[in-house]
Amino acid sequence: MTRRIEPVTKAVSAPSTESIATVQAAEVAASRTPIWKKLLRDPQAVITVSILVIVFALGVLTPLIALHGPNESDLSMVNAPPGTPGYPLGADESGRDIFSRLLHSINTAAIAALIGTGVALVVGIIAGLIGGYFGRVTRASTEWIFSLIMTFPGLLLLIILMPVTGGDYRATMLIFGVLLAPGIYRIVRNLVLGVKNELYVDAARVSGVGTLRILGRHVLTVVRGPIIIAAAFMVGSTIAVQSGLAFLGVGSLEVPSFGAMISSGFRNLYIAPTQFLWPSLLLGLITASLVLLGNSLRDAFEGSRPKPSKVGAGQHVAERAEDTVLVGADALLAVRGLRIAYPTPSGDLNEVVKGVDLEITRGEVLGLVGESGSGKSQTAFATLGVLPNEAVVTAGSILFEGRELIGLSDAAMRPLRGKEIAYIPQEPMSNLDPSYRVGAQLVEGVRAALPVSKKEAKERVLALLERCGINEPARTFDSYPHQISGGMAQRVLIAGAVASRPKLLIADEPTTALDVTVQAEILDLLRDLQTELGMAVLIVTHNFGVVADLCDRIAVMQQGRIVESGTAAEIFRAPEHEYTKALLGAILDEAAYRTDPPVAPAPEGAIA
Ligand SMILES: Nc1ncnc2c1ncn2[C@@H]1O[C@H](COP(=O)(O)OP(=O)(O)OP(=O)(O)O)[C@@H](O)[C@H]1O
Repeated sequence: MTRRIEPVTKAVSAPSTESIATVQAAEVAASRTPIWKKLLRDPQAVITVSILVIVFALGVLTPLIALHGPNESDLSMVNAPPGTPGYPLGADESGRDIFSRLLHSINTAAIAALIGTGVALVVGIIAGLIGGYFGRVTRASTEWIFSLIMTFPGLLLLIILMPVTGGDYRATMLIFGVLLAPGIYRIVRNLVLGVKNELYVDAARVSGVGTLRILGRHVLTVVRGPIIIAAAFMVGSTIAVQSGLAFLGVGSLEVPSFGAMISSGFRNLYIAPTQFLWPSLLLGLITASLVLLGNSLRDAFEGSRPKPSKVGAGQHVAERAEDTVLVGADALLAVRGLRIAYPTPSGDLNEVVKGVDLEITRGEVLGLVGESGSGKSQTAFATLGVLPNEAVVTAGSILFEGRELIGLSDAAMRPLRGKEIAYIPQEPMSNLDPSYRVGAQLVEGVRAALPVSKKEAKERVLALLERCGINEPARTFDSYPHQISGGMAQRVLIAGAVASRPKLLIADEPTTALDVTVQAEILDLLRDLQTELGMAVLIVTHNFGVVADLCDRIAVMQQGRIVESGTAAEIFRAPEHEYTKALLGAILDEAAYRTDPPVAPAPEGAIA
């Protein structure tokens, strides 16, 4: 196996997680395109925004442009045709200037939209945040109130309430806003429920951040996109409803609006058809622009996300590296050009594994070393076919005994997983079901992998537990997970993993959760089992100490890439990549210890 060193892309003076996190954050930030830039690139968004800006600007400029008042009537101009001097679009049945009334109708529509959508947003967002974030009683109460509101027959209610509103369209739109609020409430509540148990929200909570700040900063940012999209559609429907009510005659006849104009034009359809045309065209233009803008906003916020896929989920892979790269004849596992990405809230893909190449021959122990977040576990999970649903394998190939794992269905992957490829997790305790005895879980695993009877499986498990250093196998077999220590739990899982004599064992940080003495015993056990069974092992770790006397070869991973690989001796003796040197430099020097005398505790009340 030849040694490979990637060019040094970044000088690392010390393996600080902070510096790496900063670089990753910068990468994520770079991959996020601001929403306004995405909208600028979308012709549909540009055209619809331009139309809406022009139309509503005309509304604002009405006092300067309009030649007549909206209700100013001149009986000599009744049904005047378009082009009549002073009446560019003609006059209606009462001799009122249609152009001027159209301009004023734009303002009526804008005010109706502001009130209706504003009320819906304020009520819906506040109630959604409260209902989603706080306890069950609060949620049940808000749920009940909004379900009740949804049972009201909207339009009918607005007509019935006309005596209450006095026909003022602003009061009507206020009520309509409340009727629209459940839609916003449900969006916000569902998003808040999804986000409130995220670890970063917990972290903010335990670090003493107030509820209002958490809601404003962590939660509201998540719901922002869907709310903006919903608001665009809501503005359109508010304008349409206000016009509809005016068409039906609900509201003051004094107020110029598209609905009232369409109604008047409708009555005059056979005498002067253009009277009907102008308000219908403008109303259609505004509502269609709002709907199309809503669609563009949805695309910009949610992006056209590629379908999440993973090994064992039949995903499409853009490049097939095995077509171009030859795999060693004795390679048990060959990972080629593997790329894994996750969708970001802005809809882009954030690549976390960026073209990884790995090869493990039969019986070989490979250490995959790198700092937290470098993509080690993602590479291991892809091999096991257990990437999270949202993960996207954008390119690459994973060949196991020459068989492509990428694209395999879950059913096709199952016989390999646990039998040919076994796994030892980082946290043994969380991988054992607390409701079942240890023995029952191991027997189930053995019988899933091998065609043996329950009795044979139990005998095999007991022998394996003993082989894995458990003193009283029968007692451990009958124990529940909480009755055994972390070290024993890891031995139990190792016993389960090797029960089927796998060809490849993937151990993801197998000793991280254990104390130092137990760590050493577990590593000894892994080494012995590897020699005995002749299986290949992929050890994923951030600790060079772990791989020191266990691995034949080492691959060093940084920010999603393998930056250096070679035999263990080569890497330890002469690391060439800056990052490898930095990681090696971080191993605790056992010869170094503090020699300065302990400092006496400061007297009480003294300020340090
Ligand atoms: N479900 C997920 N959604 C988005 N990003 C994820 C997800 N899971 C992992 N990542 C990202 O993938 C990157 C690589 O994660 P991975 O778990 O492979 O790191 P690692 O090197 O194994 O580190 P650790 O030892 O801390 O797990 C990280 O930046 C992580 O934030």
